[in-house]
Amino acid sequence: MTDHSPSPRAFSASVPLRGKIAIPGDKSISHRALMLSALAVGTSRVTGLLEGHDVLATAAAMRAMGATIARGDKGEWVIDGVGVGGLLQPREAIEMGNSGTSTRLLMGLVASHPITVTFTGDASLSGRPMGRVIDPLSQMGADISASPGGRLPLMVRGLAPAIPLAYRLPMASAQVKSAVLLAGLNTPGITEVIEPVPTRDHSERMLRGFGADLTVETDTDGTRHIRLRGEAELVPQTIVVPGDPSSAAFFIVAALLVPGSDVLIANVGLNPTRAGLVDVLKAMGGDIELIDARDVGGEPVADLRVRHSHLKGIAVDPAVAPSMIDEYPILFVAAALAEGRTVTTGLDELRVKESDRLAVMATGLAAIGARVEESEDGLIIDGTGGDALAGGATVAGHLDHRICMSFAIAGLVSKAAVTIDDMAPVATSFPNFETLLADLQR
Ligand SMILES: O=C(O)C1=C[C@@H](OP(=O)(O)O)[C@@H](O)[C@H](O)C1
Ligand SMILES: C=C(OP(=O)(O)O)C(=O)O
Repeated sequence: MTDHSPSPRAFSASVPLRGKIAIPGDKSISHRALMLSALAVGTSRVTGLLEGHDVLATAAAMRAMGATIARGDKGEWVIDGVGVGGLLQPREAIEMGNSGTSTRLLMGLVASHPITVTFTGDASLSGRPMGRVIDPLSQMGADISASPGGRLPLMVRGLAPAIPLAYRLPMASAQVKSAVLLAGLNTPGITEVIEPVPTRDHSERMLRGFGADLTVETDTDGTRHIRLRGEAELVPQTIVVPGDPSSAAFFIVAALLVPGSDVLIANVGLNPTRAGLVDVLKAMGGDIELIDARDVGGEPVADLRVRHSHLKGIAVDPAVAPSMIDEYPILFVAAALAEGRTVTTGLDELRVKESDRLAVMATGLAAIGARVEESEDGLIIDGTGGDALAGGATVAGHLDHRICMSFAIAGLVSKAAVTIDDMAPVATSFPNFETLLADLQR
């Protein structure tokens, strides 16, 4: 979020949530659809694109580097690509707003093109570590000068041809994996990412869909070797973007927590590398039914029927973390109303998102009466067993959409209203969040 006047909002005890809603497009897939379409030779078409600020920042960046991107009246996006190797020198710095995915993936693209790009961002993004992509991209030959601590603003001077790399991911990050693979598109030879812990695989799926020569080999211990042959030629595609499970998460938990609720959430992406929350909530006793499981644009999708449930606390296996990494803030809200103790571990990555999501959730939950303890890499929460939280506090959203939406849902199950100091960040990933909530309260 760039400079804006804050939009505080209060959320209070809700009537039962009922009815059917459709979730907007997946943010991760939307970013990749725009980037790969902009690199194909010819015209691609994308429907269901998430029209949130983060994705619009990606669209603006690809335009600044030469792609033609237009939205048709029926919500179909039409993209004329420049071809791999064809990105143009943008005239000015590229403003990435709040979006870590845009920044890190685009740094990868620029790294192997003969252009120099300065990336800027809002206060939240400017505090996030970029060293994790600077390291491999520098090894491929890009010259990157960053602000202290490897932060934005930073400048990437690409090298073409770049040097192919075999890179073992030091942390479970789909953004780092994707940055290296995208740099590999315009790099002659094989670029390899070695992934000890699987993360979301939308880049791999979509690169293959666009005709790239990409293979995945899995060792007996589960380590994945992703190999991409450059220089790639991408063929334009027609893409249907499924609904975002990370957005659906807020309404799944809301329906489980608000007594009397019975909600149908249509078109939810359930790629196994993203579906961890549904499994964890089911293990806690959540009544979540998958209806009409199908395939949309190469991604598994289903409608979810979710009914109010008595949740029980559990110890969440840290191995599932990458498959629900953005869903922990709302899981913590579910845990605050479950019966007994929920223990989460292995969540160091949550400290480097739009905010330090462990610290911010612990502080906010305590302020509205939850019993929560912060450890180095997780939260320990003793739930109410279904009773409403006290509420009655103002919580800081810290320019973090997921924090804002999590506390909005907490407000629905609190005795006194929960006020979020600024809901504006929600527009980065879920512009119609409040409209859909109102639809379910009618
Ligand atoms: O690749 C992606 O689209 C994303 C990867 C994840 O980040 P990390 O790679 O930092 O884990 C996730 O938190 C983010 O919302 C989107
Ligand atoms: C971490 C997130 O996004 P990004 O890294 O793209 O800012 C998120 O959406 O929760």
